[in-house]
Amino acid sequence: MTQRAARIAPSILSADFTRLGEELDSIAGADYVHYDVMDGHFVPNLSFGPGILRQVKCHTQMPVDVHLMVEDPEQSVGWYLEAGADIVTFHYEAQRHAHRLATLIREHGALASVAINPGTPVAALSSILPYVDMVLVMTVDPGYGGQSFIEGSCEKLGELRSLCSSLGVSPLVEVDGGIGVANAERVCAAGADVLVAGSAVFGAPDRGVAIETIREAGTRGIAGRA
Ligand SMILES: O=C(CO)[C@@H](O)[C@H](O)COP(=O)(O)O
Ligand SMILES: [Co+2]
Repeated sequence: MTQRAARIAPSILSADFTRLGEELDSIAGADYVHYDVMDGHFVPNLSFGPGILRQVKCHTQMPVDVHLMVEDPEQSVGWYLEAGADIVTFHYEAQRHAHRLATLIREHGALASVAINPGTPVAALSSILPYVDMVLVMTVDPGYGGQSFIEGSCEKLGELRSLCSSLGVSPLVEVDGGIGVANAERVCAAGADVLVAGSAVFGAPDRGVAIETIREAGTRGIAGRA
């Protein structure tokens, strides 16, 4: 049987924006580019919008995973789909019509993904799980890069696995916040498939080595799943 490898999604929130092209080149060994959109309302910070996404898409062949940390994602999701998002993640806490939103994302040919904050129980996802391709479990409160991983997140990943198997669905599971080589193996053992890493990749002297080291640790976790 072929071993399933953990997938790595460096968050360019931690990149040097004055050299974004070179920064994207430095993560060419990753699986996705993670693009954090922050509106100053859903989270207390502002980042970038669809204009920069269009430029990122022109520069890289890597699929772009757009993480919408915005109020009322129904209003702005079209901008990111038009700009070429490959995966669109909306927050369960921010939307009003999850099924309609996930369907719209899929109709545009992108993968639909739903995120939950650390304070939101996994059970909240039960009715939307059959309509999404990925679930993002936040392992920090969203808003900033460089925060510490919230212990207890692994338990939540276990609950998500049980809920998915009881519903007969198998979305990809992504974790985001404080992820690095120190915890990649255990989050993957608990159920994560895709690891977002901002400071652990962009803060490393060699991004290629950092990506490979985190991937190897995550892949060991996937192999060791109960
Ligand atoms: O969505 C977010 C933060 O809200 C993340 O994607 C961070 O940008 C990840 O950064 P690190 O915690 O890995 O430094
Ligand atoms: Co993110």
